[in-house]
Amino acid sequence: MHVRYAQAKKMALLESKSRGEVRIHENLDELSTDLADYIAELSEASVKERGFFAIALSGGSIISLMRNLCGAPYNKTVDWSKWYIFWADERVVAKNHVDSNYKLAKDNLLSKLPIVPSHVHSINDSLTAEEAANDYEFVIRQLVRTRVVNVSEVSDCPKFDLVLLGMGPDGHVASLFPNHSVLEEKNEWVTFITTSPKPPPERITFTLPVINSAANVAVVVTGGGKAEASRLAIDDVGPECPVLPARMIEPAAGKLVWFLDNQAASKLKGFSQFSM
Ligand SMILES: O=C(O)[C@H](O)[C@@H](O)[C@H](O)[C@H](O)COP(=O)(O)O
Repeated sequence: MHVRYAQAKKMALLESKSRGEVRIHENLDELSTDLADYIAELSEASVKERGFFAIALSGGSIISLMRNLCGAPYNKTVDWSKWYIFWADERVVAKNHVDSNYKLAKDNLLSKLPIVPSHVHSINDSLTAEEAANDYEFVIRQLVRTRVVNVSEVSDCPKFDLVLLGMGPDGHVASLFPNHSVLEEKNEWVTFITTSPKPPPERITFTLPVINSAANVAVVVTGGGKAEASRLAIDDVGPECPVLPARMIEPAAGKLVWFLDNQAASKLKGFSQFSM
């Protein structure tokens, strides 16, 4: 892996041909600053190119790490009216339930941004997991038809401008868990599971083909508890590497960027080459 430093942003960059760009930050504040910059830049480019910015969120700490978007300069410089919000995965619970990814994003992020309410595409919480997955796919299909969501040139899939993912210590991303049959789903855009190893058990999730058709995928990973999973997901670990969902993220025609803090990056091969 090639290592270089971006002093202005107080981070180190590792670049790997197959695993994308790895941005390592001194602390969570630096990571949040860089993440907001990155999202705002993608939003600007996407609105300029297509007139829309279709972004898929996840649950977990990623929402609070996006907090800088709520303040200056982004509150003035980002064209929020062109944002369309989706979820890469969602727990099948009521929207006002404490476990809802929608509620997490709404309370901590979306309610503080001037996003058009009809542009926020949360799942229908009155349906079963299977119905909710089908319904969500239908909604996305309508928006692909009108090109609010772009279409992939390399697959029969939507091409989200940005899919934002967290990663669990087991290497799961969205609701794609290790050793789960959900990883085999190749036909659906959105699928469901009722046996999530992490509660709650019922979830809907983008499938791997959809995530890998995105124009940009960012995986945000923090904390020492994820150092080993980060190593397995990013480093060249050879044939003995266990099947890790995060390692299966390989955008076919898009760009993959990892946002790590020092602790999550501590076991990466390139990490020892610099100290921040
Ligand atoms: O649905 C879920 O259970 C969570 O959304 C989960 O997938 C989360 O994104 C990762 O576990 C990373 O979470 P943290 O960044 O909070 O560790």
